[in-house]
Amino acid sequence: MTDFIIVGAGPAGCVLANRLSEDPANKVLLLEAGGKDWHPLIHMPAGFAKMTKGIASWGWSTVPQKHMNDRVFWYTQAKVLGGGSSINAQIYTRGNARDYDAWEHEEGLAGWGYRDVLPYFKRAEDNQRFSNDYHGDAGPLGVSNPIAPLPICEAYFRAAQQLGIPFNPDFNGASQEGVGYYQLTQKDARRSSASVAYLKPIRDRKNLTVKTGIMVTRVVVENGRAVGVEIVDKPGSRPQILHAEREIIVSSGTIGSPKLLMQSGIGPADHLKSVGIAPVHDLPGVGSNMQDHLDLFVICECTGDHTYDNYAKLHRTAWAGLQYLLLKKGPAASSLFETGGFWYADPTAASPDIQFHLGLGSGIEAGVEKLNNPGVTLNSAYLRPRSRGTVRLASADPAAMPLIDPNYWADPHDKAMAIKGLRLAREIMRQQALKPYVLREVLPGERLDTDDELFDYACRSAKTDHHPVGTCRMGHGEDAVVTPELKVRGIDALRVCDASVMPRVPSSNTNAPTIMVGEKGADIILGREPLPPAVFSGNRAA
Ligand SMILES: Cc1cc2nc3c(=O)[nH]c(=O)nc-3n(C[C@H](O)[C@H](O)[C@H](O)COP(=O)(O)OP(=O)(O)OC[C@H]3O[C@@H](n4cnc5c(N)ncnc54)[C@H](O)[C@@H]3O)c2cc1C
Repeated sequence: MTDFIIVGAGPAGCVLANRLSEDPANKVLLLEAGGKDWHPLIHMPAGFAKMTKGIASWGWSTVPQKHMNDRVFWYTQAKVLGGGSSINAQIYTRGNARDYDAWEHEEGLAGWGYRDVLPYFKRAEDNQRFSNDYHGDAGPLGVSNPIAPLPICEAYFRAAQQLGIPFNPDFNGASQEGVGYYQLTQKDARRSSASVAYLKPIRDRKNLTVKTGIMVTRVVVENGRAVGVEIVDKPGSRPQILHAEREIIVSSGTIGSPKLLMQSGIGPADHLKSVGIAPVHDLPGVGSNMQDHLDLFVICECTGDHTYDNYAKLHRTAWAGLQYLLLKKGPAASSLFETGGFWYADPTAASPDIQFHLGLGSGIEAGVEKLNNPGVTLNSAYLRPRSRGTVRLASADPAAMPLIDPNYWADPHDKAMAIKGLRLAREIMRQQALKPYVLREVLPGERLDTDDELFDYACRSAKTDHHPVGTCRMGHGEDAVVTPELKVRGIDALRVCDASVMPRVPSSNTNAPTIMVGEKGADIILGREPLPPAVFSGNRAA
């Protein structure tokens, strides 16, 4: 009999599958709706450029965004072994220490403060450069510096410094602010997804079964206890029930987890009835509190061949492929967004509230107008949005696309800060240090300058940064979905463990924070003592 069923093999699901099956006495079943991560573009860093266009994803989009001229946003979410960690841009950031201290002190989540979670970030990490108070080098997850940066990246650093933004060699160290190279979830020039890092090395464990192509359609609850899951292995085939002796753990992501709970009758009762689902447990917070980062961008035409755009030409693609296969170097070893930084839209903010991603091409993700020369992109995202959105069901049919509403810019503060961030990105690109590389601004374009013009531009072109969190919020009170121990409130033997439990989005990308949640969640589920809180060398008694 299976002890634990984990639904969803994203970063959190993979970590849990590994950690829970470390003890051979625990029988673990990991179920993933998507396929295996066989596609070569998943493993080659530059393959990311193709990922947001549909490989290994659900093909979802948002509902019209009513505070952004009713625009419908394409909303890539992974459907593959490794989840988002198999298709993301591989940027390894954790956010600011203050983010987790706010979880602890403002959300009341004892045990989730920075000093409590740092040991779990370190336990996950196999850092190829750092081994210190902030970084581990003995974990499963490969974390490395970029292999193929270009001279324009260094010019970007100097440009930022000309504006007073310092260089920072490690955004995950003592200080987050400044510009620099990101570290990446890569090892030996290959993506270190959660599947590669956490599942591949243990594929011979007899007590772990990993099944792909299995869509879980419902958690089965009997007398207030989760006893199993209903699955469909082929569209149209008859559902089967799989039972678990100890627990069901939902790790289906910020969209997938509330969707599955609601399909199971766990969620806001009125909404469930409105789509024809009989409520099993009225839990109003399920699917609420959705937060996401929104990217606005500046695209410039370069003075010459300074980025990777020309590698879209067939003969250069072939050469890049060869270089990668033979030498593990060159453009194909670049994840294209390897440079960036953190700074302030609100100069009085306690920690950076804007994140930059420098893209070594024009419209790597979106497909922008053809330029004569290669282009370069600087994204900026406001990091602590006040707007809150929802995930709801469109119908009782598990195959139906959910209603995803990030509700971008419902709070005008987010819009004001985002436009300030866009102006800052634009300023960086205009600095002297970038003049040898940058010919002209293409987007938004010099002629657009008022806040209204930039708002219209943003409504036309902004995109998700792919960082949704919060829809199964961990916390206290009526609206919380899970307790600080990740237990679904009101149902026994059921937990949620993934990005959806984060009460507030960290001020960064969200893969490393999700892996941390998986690592800490595993100890909680197994009833182990938490790792001792971090003590920094400087604070240690002599
Ligand atoms: C295109 C893209 C780029 C990104 N770039 C970065 C980046 O560079 N750096 C970074 O830190 N973060 C990045 N992120 C965000 C990061 O990858 C996510 O925060 C992270 O993957 C969230 O992990 P998760 O475990 O919560 O869920 P997910 O990664 O969404 O995984 C959930 C898994 O559950 C499966 N599932 C869902 N429902 C069911 C069901 N009913 N039955 C069975 N299986 C189910 C899904 O198929 C999926 O594989 C990016 C995300 C995307 C999509």
